[in-house]
Amino acid sequence: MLDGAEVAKHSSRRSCWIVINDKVYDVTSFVPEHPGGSTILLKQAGADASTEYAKYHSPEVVNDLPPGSYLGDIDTSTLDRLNTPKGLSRDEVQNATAQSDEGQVPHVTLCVRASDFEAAAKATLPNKSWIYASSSANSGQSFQGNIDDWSRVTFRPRVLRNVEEVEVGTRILGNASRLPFYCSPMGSMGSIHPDGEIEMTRAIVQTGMHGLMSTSSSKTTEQIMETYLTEQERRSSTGGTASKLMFQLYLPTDHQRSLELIRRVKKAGCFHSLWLTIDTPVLGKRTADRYQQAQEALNAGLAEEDISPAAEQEVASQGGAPPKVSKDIGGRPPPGQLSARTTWEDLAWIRREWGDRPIVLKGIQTADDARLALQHGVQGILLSNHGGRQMHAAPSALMTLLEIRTYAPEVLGKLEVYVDGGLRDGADVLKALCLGATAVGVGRPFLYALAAYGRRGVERCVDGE
Ligand code: HEM
Ligand SMILES: Cc1cc2nc3c(=O)[nH]c(=O)nc-3n(C[C@H](O)[C@H](O)[C@H](O)COP(=O)(O)O)c2cc1C
Repeated sequence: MLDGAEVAKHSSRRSCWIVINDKVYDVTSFVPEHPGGSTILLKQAGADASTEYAKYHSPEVVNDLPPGSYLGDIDTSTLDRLNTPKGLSRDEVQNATAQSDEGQVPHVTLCVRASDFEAAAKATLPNKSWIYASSSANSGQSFQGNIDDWSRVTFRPRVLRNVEEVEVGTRILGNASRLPFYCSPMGSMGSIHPDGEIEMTRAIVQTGMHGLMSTSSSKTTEQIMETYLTEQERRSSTGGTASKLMFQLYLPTDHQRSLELIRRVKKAGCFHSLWLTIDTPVLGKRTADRYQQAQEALNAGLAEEDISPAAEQEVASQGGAPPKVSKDIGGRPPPGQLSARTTWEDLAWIRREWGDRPIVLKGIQTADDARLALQHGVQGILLSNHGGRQMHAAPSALMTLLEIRTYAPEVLGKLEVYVDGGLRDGADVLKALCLGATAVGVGRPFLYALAAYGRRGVERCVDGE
C-alpha cells in the first residue's frame, strides 16, 4: 500500500507518478511518449488522474504502460494527501468533471438541421472536449473540403414521377437498414458525455440505426455489448427494426495483442463486421489540440519543462527519460495502440482470425487502393479521410468516389462502397447514394447532439420531426 503523501512527491517530469482507479503508476518514461501530449499527464503528476483518464480511455488502456510501471495500490484513506492537478484548484477539478453550463444551449427543438447541433455542443462542452471533437489536421483543408465538396454537385431532378411512397432503406453488409446512414466510430466519447459510448449505443438502438464502435472507446467492448443487448431487447418488444453494431479496428503494434483483440471482438458476438481503419499509421497533427495543450502547459507552469532543450539536457543528466520533443512536431505515433507497419499482406491473417464475417477497409482514398481492396477479398471499402483529422491535403470522399467511377468502375457493384466526411444533410446522403454509395457514415453531428442533449439529441438528429 502506498501513502498519498509519498505519491505526491513524484510530481515532475523527472519522476511522475499518477493514480488511476486506486492503483499507482510510475509514468516517467511514458510522459514524452503519450500520444495525447505530455502536459495532460504532467498536470496529474502526484495526483488522482482517474476522472480525466476515464474521459478518454477504457480501463484496460493503462496496461499499455511499460512493464514495471505499476507500483502498487494506494491506501485510500490517504487520498487527500495527493496533489491537486496542476493549473486547477480543487473546486475547478470538481467543476471540470461536470458539463459546463456557461453558454446558451438552445432548446432541442431549435435544432432543425444536423449542423445546428454544432453550436449547441460548443455551448455545452468544456473547451478541451469541444476542441477534441471539432478539431482537424493542420490548416483544416481536408476538413473544410469534406463539407464544401458536397455542395459542388447538384441534382438533375426528373419530374412527373410517382413519389408518394419513397423507400430510403438499404442493406449494410447483408443486414437490412431502415436508414441509408450509420453512426461513424468515434473514440473517447467519455470526454463528450459522462456516459459516452453507453448513451450513444442506446440512441443507436432506439433509432434503429446501425453503428460502429471504436477501438479507442472510453468504455469496454463488454460494457457496450451489454448495453446493446439490453436496449435491443427493449426495442424489439416494441416492434422496432433491429440495429446492428459493427467494430472499428485499430491494429495494435504487437501481433499477439492484435490477435487477442480480434478474438475478443469476435467472441463478443454482437459485432457483425470488422472495419479496419487504414488511414492512421500515426495520429494526425491536430492544430487546435496542440494550441490547447500548449496553453494548458503555460497555465500549469509546465511550458518550459516541455520544450526547452536545456531542460531536456538537465533531465538526461539526472538519469530521467529524455523528452522526445521532435515527435511532437508532427503526427504522434501512439505506442502500442496503433501499428504503423500494417500492409496489404496483413489482411490474410486478419481474415483467418476473423472468419467469414464481413471486413471493410476504412480510409480508402484512391481508385488504385479501391482496386487492391477488391483483389484482397474484403467485402467493403469506406472512402474516408477520417473527418479531415489525419492527412491535411486528403481528397474528400466525394472526390474519391468520382475517381473510382472514372478509373475503377468495376469496384462499384463488386464491393459495398461507403463514404463519410462532411455529410450534414439528407441531400448530401442522397447525392452519395445516386453516385453509387451503399450507405454513408455520419460522425460529428451525432457527437455534437450527444454532447448537448444526450441520447434524445442523437435521436432527434437522426429522425428530426
Ligand atoms: C497511463 C496510461 C495511459 C496510456 C497507456 C495512454 C495511451 C494513449 C493513447 C494510445 C492515445 C492515442 C489514441 C487514442 O486516442 O486512444 C492517447 C491519447 C490521449 N490520452 Fe492517454 N494514455 C494514458 C493516460 C492518460 C491519462 C491519465 C489521461 C488524462 C489525464 C489521458 C488523456 C489522453 C488524451 C486527452 C488523449 C488525446 C485523445 C485524442 O485527441 O485523440 N491519457 N492516450
Ligand atoms: C471526435 C472524433 C473521434 C474519432 N475517432 C475515430 C476512431 O476512433 N476511429 C476511427 O476509425 N475514426 C474515428 N473518427 C473518424 C470518424 O469515424 C469519421 O470518419 C469522421 O468523423 C466522418 O466525418 P464527419 O465527422 O464530418 O461526419 C473520429 C472522428 C471524430 C470527430
